[in-house]
Amino acid sequence: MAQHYFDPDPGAAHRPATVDLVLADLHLRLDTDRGMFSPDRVDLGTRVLLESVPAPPPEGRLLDVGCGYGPIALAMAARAPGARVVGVDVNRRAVDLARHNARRNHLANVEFHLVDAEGTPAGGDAGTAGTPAERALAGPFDAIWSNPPIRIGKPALHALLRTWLGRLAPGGTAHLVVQKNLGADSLQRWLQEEGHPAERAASRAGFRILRVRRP
Ligand SMILES: C[S@@+](CC[C@H](N)C(=O)[O-])C[C@H]1O[C@@H](n2cnc3c(N)ncnc32)[C@H](O)[C@@H]1O
Repeated sequence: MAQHYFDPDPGAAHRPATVDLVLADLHLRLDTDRGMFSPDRVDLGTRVLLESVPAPPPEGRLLDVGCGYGPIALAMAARAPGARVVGVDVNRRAVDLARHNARRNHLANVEFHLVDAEGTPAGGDAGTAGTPAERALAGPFDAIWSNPPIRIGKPALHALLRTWLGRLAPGGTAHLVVQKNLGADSLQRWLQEEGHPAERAASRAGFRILRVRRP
């Protein structure tokens, strides 16, 4: 059966690697593995996002949807040491590595959670009401940064965005990076139709950065 980077339990044989995320203001070393998104280098779209977004609210509650091995959430945590950052993903191997990468880079203001497609805790936290994981995931979030999983298909992507954009705090802002030829403009139109005011904040190297503000 074909393996996808968004499988909950990737069966791919392990191939540990280390990648560097080097930006003007930070340098993180990140361990990766097969069975997750972009394990051989930090994805170009992720770089474009991190080079384009304004600084996160310094003491905010921040979210990375589809965190993979953690580059976006960890960059948020490094840029806003007073903030509390949450990263979520459906891929167990990726979430385990994101937790490891937080320790590796001495970032204590970030936590990673395995979730299901409905945005509720999965794995060890599943089905337990009122857990710290449930509280962490409930938001509301002052900022969301995401390189969302376009390849899961439109219905699943729309459900994911409805769930997590619904947890944006009043006045909060989301920045999403989407490849132009993977439907960035039609996603922007869909967001507007859904009542999420979305604008193009940047466009570079074939990627759009969509900004959604919650009034
Ligand atoms: C394009 S990748 C980005 C990964 C990482 N943020 C990065 O920049 O390298 C999208 C991620 O979304 C995850 N994903 C897929 N469906 C999801 C869902 N319903 N909820 C949360 N994450 C999901 C995938 O497992 C994958 O790690």
